[in-house]
Amino acid sequence: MTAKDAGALEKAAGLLPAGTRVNVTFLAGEDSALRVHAARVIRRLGFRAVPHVSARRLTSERELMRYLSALADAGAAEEVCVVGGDPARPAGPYEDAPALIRTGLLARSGVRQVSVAGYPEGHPHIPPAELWRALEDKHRALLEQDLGMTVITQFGFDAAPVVRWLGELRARGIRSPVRVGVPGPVGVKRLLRYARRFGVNSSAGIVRKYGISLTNLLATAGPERFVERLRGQLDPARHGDVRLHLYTFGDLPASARWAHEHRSARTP
Ligand SMILES: NC(=O)C1=CN([C@@H]2O[C@H](COP(=O)(O)OP(=O)(O)OC[C@H]3O[C@@H](n4cnc5c(N)ncnc54)[C@H](O)[C@@H]3O)[C@@H](O)[C@H]2O)C=CC1
Ligand SMILES: Nc1nc(=O)c2c([nH]1)NC[C@@H]1CN(c3ccc(C(=O)N[C@@H](CCC(=O)O)C(=O)O)cc3)CN21
Repeated sequence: MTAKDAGALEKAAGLLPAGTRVNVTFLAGEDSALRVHAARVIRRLGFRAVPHVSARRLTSERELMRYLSALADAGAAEEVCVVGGDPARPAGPYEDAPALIRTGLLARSGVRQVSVAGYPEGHPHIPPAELWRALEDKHRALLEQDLGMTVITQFGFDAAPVVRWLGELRARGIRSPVRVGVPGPVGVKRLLRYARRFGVNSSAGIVRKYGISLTNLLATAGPERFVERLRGQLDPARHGDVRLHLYTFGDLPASARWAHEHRSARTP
């Protein structure tokens, strides 16, 4: 969710089990006070807040420390998600997520668990070898600081690359839990707009398989087919702890309803 979605979360809270992790974005044009407020609401409702920190969007160490201490005051600093950030140039001292993690400032502010991004289909501007190196750096640095790591993946429309990527992740010795990012049900037009913006493969054949009809852009598309295929190809012994992360993309109630309706009896 974004910080603006706190009210929507309050209304949808009954659909989600206690302890559900709820991530709060760190995008351009947002207000940190509002992000902290959202984290507070998440905690009050009995969920676990996972506020994001975008390395390149931070203008100073002071900004980071203020944000982390405000989160700690809200009881929401235990778990954060650190991403690089889309700006072409860092706005301040942190070049990328590994650099921010290496400062050690997270652990000192009470953080215990850090989510980082994973890219089963690669990234439009970052070569795969660089993505793997960064992921291994982050894994090593977090381990050294005795912090837990979770990987949240970029969303996509094809389950096959996710399964292959999970195989490679485990082959590289990374056993951290993975939350496979999927969009909650949203309008097809909006979904394709986000895919284009983030460089997510949305070729006609692949989106059709996902359940999108390009002749009906007014329709809504959810991740059920993707999730079914993923489930069918996962081997817990080989792929480890794998769950879902829903990107709400402006319609939190739809994601909450989807989670409520599709939650399997097996996963708490
Ligand atoms: N999956 C997701 O939820 C999200 C993905 N992203 C974007 O994906 C990109 C990579 O993020 P992380 O995996 O956290 O990277 P990272 O910070 O761990 O860095 C991975 C590698 O890519 C380089 N890098 C990072 N940001 C870059 C950028 N904007 N342009 C060019 N090179 C960059 C780094 O120097 C490093 O070598 C960022 O632009 C990030 O904002 C952002 C937010 C969410
Ligand atoms: N490269 C990259 N950069 C990102 O910023 C990014 C990704 N990838 N992958 C997915 C995540 C999730 N992101 C988002 C983006 C927007 C909303 C959102 O709710 N946005 C709007 C409303 C929706 C609309 O009208 O388009 C908002 O209220 O700000 C949520 C998650 C951004 N993310």
